[in-house]
Amino acid sequence: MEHETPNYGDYQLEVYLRGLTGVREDLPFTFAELEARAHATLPPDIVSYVAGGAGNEYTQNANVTAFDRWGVIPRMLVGAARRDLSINLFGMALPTPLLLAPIGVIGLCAQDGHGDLATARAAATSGVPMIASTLTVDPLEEVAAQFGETPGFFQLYNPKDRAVAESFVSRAEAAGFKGIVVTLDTLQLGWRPRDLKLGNFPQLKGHCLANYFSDPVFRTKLAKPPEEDVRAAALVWASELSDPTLNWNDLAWLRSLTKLPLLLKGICHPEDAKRAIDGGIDGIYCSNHGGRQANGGIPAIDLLPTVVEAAGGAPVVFDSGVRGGEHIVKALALGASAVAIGRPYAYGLALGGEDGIVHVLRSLLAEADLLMAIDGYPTIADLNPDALHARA
Ligand SMILES: Cc1cc2nc3c(=O)[nH]c(=O)nc-3n(C[C@H](O)[C@H](O)[C@H](O)COP(=O)(O)O)c2cc1C
Ligand SMILES: CCCCCCC(=O)C(=O)O
Repeated sequence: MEHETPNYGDYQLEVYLRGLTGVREDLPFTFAELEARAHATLPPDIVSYVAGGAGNEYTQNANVTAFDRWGVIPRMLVGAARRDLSINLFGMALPTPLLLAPIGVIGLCAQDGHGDLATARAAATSGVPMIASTLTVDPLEEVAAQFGETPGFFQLYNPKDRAVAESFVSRAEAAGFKGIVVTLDTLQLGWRPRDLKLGNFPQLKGHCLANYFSDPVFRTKLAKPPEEDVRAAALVWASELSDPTLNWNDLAWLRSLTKLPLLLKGICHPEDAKRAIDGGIDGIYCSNHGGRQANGGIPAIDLLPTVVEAAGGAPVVFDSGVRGGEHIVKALALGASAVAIGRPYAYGLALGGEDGIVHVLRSLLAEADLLMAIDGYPTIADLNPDALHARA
């Protein structure tokens, strides 16, 4: 069988031979080191914003440790010398099962403040699609212009004014985004003690909301343009960003926003997944927002299998707690069609800009690929719940 994708595990040899291959020596190989070094590099308010979760961060931490309940069962002599990590998502051939989760104002993790553009360039280099947040620092058109051949997705926070939502989606379509993700778990901001302690939420300063402020329909709501009164514009943004009354009766309207593949993010209950698919939504994004929104919840990975079953074959993207290659393999085995990476790439950006993100992605893919090689699961189709052993 011809395999078109490379063995991502080959990054291991490139790293060992870094004197010859030019791989950067200053970038870490574990999430623990990545996080510690990024926290030492970033300003305290950005650390608090990126690292923080809701409440005492029980759910945020459990998202990660819940993966330990599962072990990949090794199979021998199955012929796993070559692996194929490619997937097809909504008719798009992608070289890997990874996506870059939407991270609002991730631009601020880059030294020049334009980390959205660096992320989009990393997406182009690695073939891993970026899901650009509504809250990119740079206008979505400038972000999309960096994607090259890699498709991009646009994530919508549904504003109170439907005309603003329609404006964002039509701008995203015109800019060439290939799918729309509507986030449902953030109709209101969660209780985030780290940010509360610092009295800090970066968006409220307004200087990082250029995408929002570039929207022609949003601008009609402002007494003065943001260039003249950024603080007042940020307060209008805060009161308009999200419509907390959004409900299932609005599903038909959400569907009418676009003919592009449409996903709902934040779905963790099988009945919600079924209702969405029955209502014409194309895909489910199973996530608890990395534990940033509701504390005390169940780890997202524990809810993935029933969501996949209820989705009835529609694609299910998963995120929350993915920190290593083993987590990617386990999420795929539990039925995810694609796995999105959140905080790890924000930290890669902080440490190494575009190179840092590419390094994080290549490391995660190498670890996943080598696990599939060593444990005898050469393709994603080979990964299913039978590949996993659940500890009691
Ligand atoms: C700093 C930060 C900002 C985020 N901003 C958004 C956003 O704008 N839109 C969105 O849908 N999700 C947002 N998320 C949630 C991520 O898309 C994703 O669900 C989460 O990061 C996954 O958890 P993990 O980072 O612990 O793996 C954000 C997450 C972080 C860490
Ligand atoms: C009212 C919603 C603000 C969300 C800001 C970005 C985000 O999603 C986050 O987790 O932070």
